[in-house]
Amino acid sequence: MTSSIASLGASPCYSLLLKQLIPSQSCLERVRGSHVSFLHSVGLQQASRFRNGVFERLDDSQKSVGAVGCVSSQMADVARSEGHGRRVSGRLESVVCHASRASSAAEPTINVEDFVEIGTIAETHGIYGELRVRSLTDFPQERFETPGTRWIKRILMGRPSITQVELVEGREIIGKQSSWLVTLEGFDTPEKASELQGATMLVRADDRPASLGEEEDYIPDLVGMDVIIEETKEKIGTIVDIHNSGASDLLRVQLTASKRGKDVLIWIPFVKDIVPVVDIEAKRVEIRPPEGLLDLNVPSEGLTRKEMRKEERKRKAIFSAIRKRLTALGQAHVLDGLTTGDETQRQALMDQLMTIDFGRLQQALQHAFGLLSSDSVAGELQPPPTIPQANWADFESWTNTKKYKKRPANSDNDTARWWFKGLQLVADGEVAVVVLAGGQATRLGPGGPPVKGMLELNLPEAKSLFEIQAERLLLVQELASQVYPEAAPQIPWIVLTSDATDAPTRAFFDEKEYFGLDESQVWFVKQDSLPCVDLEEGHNILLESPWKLAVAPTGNGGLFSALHAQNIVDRLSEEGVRYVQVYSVDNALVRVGDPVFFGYAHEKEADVGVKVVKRNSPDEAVGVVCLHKDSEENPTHEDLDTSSEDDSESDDTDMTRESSTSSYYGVLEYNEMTDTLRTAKEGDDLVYRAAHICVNLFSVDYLMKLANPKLELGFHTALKRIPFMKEDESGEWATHVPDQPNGIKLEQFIFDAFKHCDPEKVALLEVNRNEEFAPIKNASGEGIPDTAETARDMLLALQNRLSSTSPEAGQDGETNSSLLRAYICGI
Ligand SMILES: CC(=O)N[C@H]1[C@@H](OP(=O)(O)O)O[C@H](CO)[C@@H](O)[C@@H]1O
Repeated sequence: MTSSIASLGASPCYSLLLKQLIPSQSCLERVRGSHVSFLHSVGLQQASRFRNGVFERLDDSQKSVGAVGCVSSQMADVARSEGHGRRVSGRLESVVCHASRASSAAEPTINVEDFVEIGTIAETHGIYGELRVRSLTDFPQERFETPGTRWIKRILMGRPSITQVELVEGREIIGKQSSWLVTLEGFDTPEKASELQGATMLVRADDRPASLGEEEDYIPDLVGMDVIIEETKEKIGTIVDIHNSGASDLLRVQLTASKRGKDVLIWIPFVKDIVPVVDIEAKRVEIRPPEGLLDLNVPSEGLTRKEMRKEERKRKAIFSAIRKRLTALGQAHVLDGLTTGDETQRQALMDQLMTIDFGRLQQALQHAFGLLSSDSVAGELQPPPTIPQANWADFESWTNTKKYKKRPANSDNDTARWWFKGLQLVADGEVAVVVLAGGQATRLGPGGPPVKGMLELNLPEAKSLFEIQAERLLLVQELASQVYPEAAPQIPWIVLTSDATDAPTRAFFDEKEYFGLDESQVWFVKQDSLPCVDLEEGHNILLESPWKLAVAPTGNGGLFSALHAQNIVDRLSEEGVRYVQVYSVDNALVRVGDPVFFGYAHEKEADVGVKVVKRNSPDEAVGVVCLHKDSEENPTHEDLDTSSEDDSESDDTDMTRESSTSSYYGVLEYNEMTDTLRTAKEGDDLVYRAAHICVNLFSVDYLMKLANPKLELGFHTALKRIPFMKEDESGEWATHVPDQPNGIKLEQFIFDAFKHCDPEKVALLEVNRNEEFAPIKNASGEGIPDTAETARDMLLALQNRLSSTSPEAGQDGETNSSLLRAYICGI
């Protein structure tokens, strides 16, 4: 049968419906001509259905229903003539339910529920006030030709009104769609009759034809009935409505929630073959559904068919825009994979293409190459003025909390004062922490974990970086609640992930049960990725495979757009957070949630905090913090301050700015520093010696300001070795594993955000590198710096140094010294 249907030219989605609805080949033969024309006429644009007396345009999901209705209606006629059909007498005489009561001052109160609709009045006909009526009843002769009382429902002055009329006579007009011409008493001119155009004709519900046949059921009886599978006697749903499209009926059935997990409505043709039993007494129908019928209109993976089609259309539109864009950008080669491979592979490529912002890629490339060509580091640069130092040496005395807690602001020990102020901020829930963990850890080489934070350090008790950091967070929370016993702070820990690290990171946290933290305090935020490009002119996007673009996270500066895009800054602000510490996951000694840092920044009323250590050699792979004097066009903190000014004043402001320079803090990244700057010395010391250790702080107010699109960070180029695949001349795809940098990752750098802050509001803090900076950048090896081994050694060395001082036992009202020591050691 399927092939006969296909030969009728119906689309596959209609074929299934037809197959289910047409009970026999002979029926099929008889409906062939008409259903094809219907299906064509439904097309994709102009489907309509007749319901409640009006033609409604069908949306996509309803078209299949329209087809069911139509085909079903023709099939039902045929089936009936063959003895297969069911009839629902009065099924269209649906109870008036648009208004619960209708009354007017002149009329007695009438209960609309006492009526059923029998037709709609379309227009006047001829000069004697005849009215054309479209039937909504199975008894048109009786209703429109037999003289007697009828009722008219209209909306008068915005309210439903029901009036009694007398039918004088009526006759059927045979046409494409039958209708009746009726004459009503008192409406004998076209003008008078036209008052009734659009009205509904009613009869009293109790005026039910006595002639209901054995096979005929009444709509109010059907609605609410249980729908049972004949074979299994399983209840699958309830009839909620009956739909008619002329001469046949469809039961609208709501499937039981437990069966489908959701409110799902399906259509069941009301024909004897499919609904063999109608038991009015027991309020149930039994059905024999053809295979697949119950799955029609059932959402798949949470989407209804309509939603799925809508999604599909949207995808197509987006995809065609992507294709145009890629062609315009000279990157159409990334679409080559669509002509090869299997459906899943091609789909994967389409899915990926839809997630990439190619406009942003273009901007990033322009910015990055603009930056390279402008001698960005040649402007006026200065090392920062004297930087305060954190001194934890006398931390043992901090355990005497009474001394500091009362008047911490008066303490002349700076670090202790900052510590206590910071603890107070922690206790008051005013701080949060971000770990930058979106990097791909490529420098660690193969064989490492997929995510740097999962890297285990070979300590007496093996611990991953994430675990060490989580423990510090727990410790600082505990220390805060010891000093402020009424507080039980939970510092939000925001884990910045990327496409490359998100899934393994989440799985790791799950597996480790969040290291004892409360799950709700860990917020995963995924940053964007951008495609990697080659070094040739034109910068072609590199392909990891024909169906996958090589992409890389947008660098640690991607934090800001990710935080804003995911409303994290608003959330922090709503929760009362004022300061956020941001650090790179690869530092084994990082003091997570460091109260000293928070207290210091708070005291300085800073918007940006930057921890630095002394750079130990010209070759150390660290960025250096500098003060820039800049007159370039990029907006700085001064633009920020003026951006809110009135337009009328902006011209003057711009003129003033033209001749002025502004200073701001920035970091000269190690791979962008000239040799002269890198090696410049002042006596024995390096001139640029404030090494950026990627432990920074931002006020939430400042993060809010960074949401200004004018302040979006620019992009830098990171040259990398990126394995790729390429189609050779013979059309074969070959893998290339370069031994030299062959590609560019486009990255934003977190410290570029310092630029928009008034230098007065930037708080630099020098810390001891042996205590706070043990970066893990490289795979371990003889004489290789910054490895898991060197970091482990630093942790153990710190622990040894501290264990030479004996811990004090905690006393009432004092901080437990072992906790403080553990926090400082990190293990
Ligand atoms: C963009 C950025 O933040 N780069 C940081 C960051 O560089 P890496 O490329 O991740 O090693 O960590 C360094 C310290 O470990 C820091 O000195 C440098 O400035």
